[in-house]
Amino acid sequence: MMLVQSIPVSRDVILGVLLRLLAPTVFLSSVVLALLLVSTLCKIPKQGRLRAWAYLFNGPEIIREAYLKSHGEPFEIHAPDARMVFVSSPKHIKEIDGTSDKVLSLNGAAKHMLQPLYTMNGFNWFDQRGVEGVGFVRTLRTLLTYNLPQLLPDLRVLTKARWSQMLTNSPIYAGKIHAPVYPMMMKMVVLLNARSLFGEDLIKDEKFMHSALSYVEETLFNAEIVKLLPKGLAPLVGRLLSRCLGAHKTFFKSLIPATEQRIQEQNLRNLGHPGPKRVSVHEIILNPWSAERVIYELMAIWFGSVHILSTTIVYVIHDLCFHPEYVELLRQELEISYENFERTGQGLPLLDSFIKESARLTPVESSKSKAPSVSRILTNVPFQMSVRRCALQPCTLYNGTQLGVGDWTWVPLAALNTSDQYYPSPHEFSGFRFVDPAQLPDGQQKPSQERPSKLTDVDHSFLMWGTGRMACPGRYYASVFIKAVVA
Ligand code: HEM
Repeated sequence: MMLVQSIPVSRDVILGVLLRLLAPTVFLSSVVLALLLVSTLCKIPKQGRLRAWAYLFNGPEIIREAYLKSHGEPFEIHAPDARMVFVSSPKHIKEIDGTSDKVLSLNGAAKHMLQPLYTMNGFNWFDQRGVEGVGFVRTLRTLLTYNLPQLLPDLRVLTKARWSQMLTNSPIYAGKIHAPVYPMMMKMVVLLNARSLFGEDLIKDEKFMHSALSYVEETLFNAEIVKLLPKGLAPLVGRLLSRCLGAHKTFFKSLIPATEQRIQEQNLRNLGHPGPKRVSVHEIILNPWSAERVIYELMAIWFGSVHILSTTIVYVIHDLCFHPEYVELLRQELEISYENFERTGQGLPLLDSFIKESARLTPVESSKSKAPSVSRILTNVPFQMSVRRCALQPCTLYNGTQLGVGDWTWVPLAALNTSDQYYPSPHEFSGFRFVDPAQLPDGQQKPSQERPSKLTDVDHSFLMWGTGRMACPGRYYASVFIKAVVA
């Protein structure tokens, strides 16, 4: 039985703490607002400036309204720092997917969001995809998916141990454990994702694990500031921030010995000498790069996966709390089928559908993320959308909409996910909406969707994973990962 200790705290102490927390937040918000103002003056035409600032405070609603008025045609919205063209019809989404990466680039968009030159130990990746190969796509989509059954037992053991440790350390009020779900889930995802990406030896290294989490937080912070700066100022501030926020350097350096060791082991194996058998992305991504290149790739995958996985899982847990009527049915499915899921990496159709419904109604790309990022909170820029591409060259969509260099294309994810064109009763949470009727438990209503579908399916009505050629190659891993943690 845990006891709750009450510590007497004076008003001055509380005020002091509040001030210490408020001061940097107010300072940071002012800096970001000032940068946004400069950015608006430089980039947005005079007549659109007021509306661009309205977007700061009411972005999701502005996108939804414009989507409803658009009748499937592309529409544009100005944010304070960018012009965005939204496409929503299958025909236009296909057009974006089919446009050359030299013109509309996902890499260019990711580079803008991450600012790797200042956040990834000086890595200056190419705007255009595939210049140095797309080996990581095969690594994640095929090899990692194939190896999932070997990872899953470890993920189960680690989840159970870390979860009970975190609950034991949480306070109890009125007989109930009070546990802050987001920070707990972040810690959990960092541990499990590090196990999958870097292997079982590195997760025991505390310094490494600490830098792995700090790297994600500091990158968000640094990149958000740098990307708002005028071109002339960005390198100066970027380098300064890069020096002050040094987790990326520690993270990079800690990965060097382990990567070199793995490359050596692989060379020996190629010569016919048996070596230790490990399973992680770190092993399977080695070919054909140098140690340095492998680490950059791992850093990008790590950054791209930690936050999105933890946020998605937190929303699933919220939905389990909001809709407790599903808990017993999901528990029954887990009791009967978890072993098979762990052996094959497949199955659990009820949980699959529940997660998909949760992601449909609270898509991460459209949610008010709790990540420490001031301009995210201020601008909503990465919210409400998917399939982001940055125009590297001017281009004209086939309906005549023009894009200039630096403009963005997006898909209005949240608006599509709640469109009655694709979803009957679109705003209603229906946990088993996507289940094949043959797999529904007795007494359950027939699902409202006409066709059953899986969480990992990519479709123009469900763009959680993006679209076409560049649809998320980590989605099979992500889906299994989320199921393992929620289970
Ligand atoms: C809930 C979790 C996740 C979501 C919602 C998600 C979503 C996305 C989206 C929307 C894209 C862009 C596709 C496009 O624009 O057409 C993408 C790309 C990508 N994702 Fe994920 N992702 C998730 C988890 C992961 C994980 C766990 C990994 C790796 C382990 C990963 C690796 C990647 C990579 C490497 C790309 C770039 C693909 C390319 O350049 O071809 N993602 N993801």
